[in-house]
Amino acid sequence: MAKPISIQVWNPSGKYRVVSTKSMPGDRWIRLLTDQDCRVEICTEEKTILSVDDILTLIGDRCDGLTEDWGEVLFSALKRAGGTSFSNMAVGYNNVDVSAANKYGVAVGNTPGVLTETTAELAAALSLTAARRIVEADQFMRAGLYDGWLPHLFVGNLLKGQTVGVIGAGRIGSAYARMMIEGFKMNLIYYDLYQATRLEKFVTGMLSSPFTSYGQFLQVNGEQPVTWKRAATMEDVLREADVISLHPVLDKTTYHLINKERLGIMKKEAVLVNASRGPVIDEAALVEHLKANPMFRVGLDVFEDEPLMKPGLSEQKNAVVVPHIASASKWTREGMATLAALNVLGTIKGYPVLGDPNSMDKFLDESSPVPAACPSIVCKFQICDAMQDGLVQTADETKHLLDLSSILALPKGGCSLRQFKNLDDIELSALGAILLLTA
Ligand SMILES: NC(=O)c1ccc[n+]([C@@H]2O[C@H](COP(=O)([O-])OP(=O)(O)OC[C@H]3O[C@@H](n4cnc5c(N)ncnc54)[C@H](O)[C@@H]3O)[C@@H](O)[C@H]2O)c1
Ligand SMILES: O=C(O)[C@H](O)CO
Repeated sequence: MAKPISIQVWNPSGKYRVVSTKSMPGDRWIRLLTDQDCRVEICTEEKTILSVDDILTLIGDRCDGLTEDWGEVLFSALKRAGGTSFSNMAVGYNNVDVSAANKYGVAVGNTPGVLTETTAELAAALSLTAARRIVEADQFMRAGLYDGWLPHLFVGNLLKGQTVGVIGAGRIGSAYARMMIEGFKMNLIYYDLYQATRLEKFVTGMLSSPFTSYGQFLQVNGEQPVTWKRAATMEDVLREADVISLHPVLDKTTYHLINKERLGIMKKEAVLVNASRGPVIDEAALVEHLKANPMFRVGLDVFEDEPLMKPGLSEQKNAVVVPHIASASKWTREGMATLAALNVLGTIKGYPVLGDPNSMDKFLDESSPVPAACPSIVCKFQICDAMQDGLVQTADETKHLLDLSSILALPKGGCSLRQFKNLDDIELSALGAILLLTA
């Protein structure tokens, strides 16, 4: 007999049953569900990570939608309970086996856009904290060791005029790059599979008014304009940058992206920041690199074996470590909860997906009615399936369009694939049946 799980219930007589495996910030997300005749059950178990058995118990024999780590066992259980909808309370969904969800006809939601600035700000904070040895200095003061100003005390790295490197210049990577350029007049080098056109325009822009870019603003004011470069290889970023921040998705191409060899390419006094996913760095190799290079510094929000750190990391003074808090601002976390709830609600109600992954404002503005839509539903088509359905023409186009694709609930009879090069070209379809690229 499975151990009972403690839960808090809202709107007990609701027609739909939505289960959240964690309490989430704010209460707007609850009201949005209960207002639409949902019974909401919130798990109030003390432990942070629930076991599969815990979640199977939570699902029970009737459930319409949910949030948590997910694979074959849980999606099949959700399906058996009549469930059709799941949402991550996160923009990253590497913890979700989307193919398993597809197999059981369960839509998978995520929460893009609402975390962008919050996460980028934490990455910028880690960059500064590591570069200027803030944690070491704080511990020195608290230990009562300060006995007067010294020329060499906690000397760190100046950022102004140096080069900031971004690997993964998507929403968060581009927001971080802008902060470091605007805030510290750093020059940019970035590496991504796709061109970051909006970011490049921000730095240099077109001459359409007195100055439409930050570079021109500086020049007009007699300062050295900042420069930018799209690196041909990741190694170019590692070689040239003084501060490097990692913002790619975690997939098979980015697993251990930063390994022993690539750490060896970086400057001996570089700062490396990771607020993406822990496994993007070979953490055991990083520990050895930190031991051998005391002037090399890291700022880490995520870890390869979360919630654990690799042996030796916590002893390294040239490492700043925080527990996956990059999205932890009140506005962002309440917004993530709202978007996750609206993904689940929208799928249950059969709403189309009208969210632009770069702008969720319409769902987050409490002063206006919530659109009858899902903010962001992700789905990885099997390319052959899409081609069989006549949705796409060639494998190459498919690869580009489907790698980072989100798809909307397709109305009966499927839809014709509209080919978009970037989010500027997206015209949101009233039918909601478009294939949406996330930049
Ligand atoms: N630490 C946190 O709390 C936190 C918060 C938010 C997001 N994240 C992580 O950050 C990731 C990025 O979020 P986002 O909203 O910016 O996503 P995004 O999709 O806008 O950007 C990801 C970028 O990575 C690039 N990319 C993919 N594979 C690559 C590769 N092999 N080499 C170089 N670039 C590659 C993509 O082209 C894209 O531009 C999320 O997937 C998530 O894992 C972490
Ligand atoms: O992917 C994300 O959104 C974060 O890791 C959650 O804070």
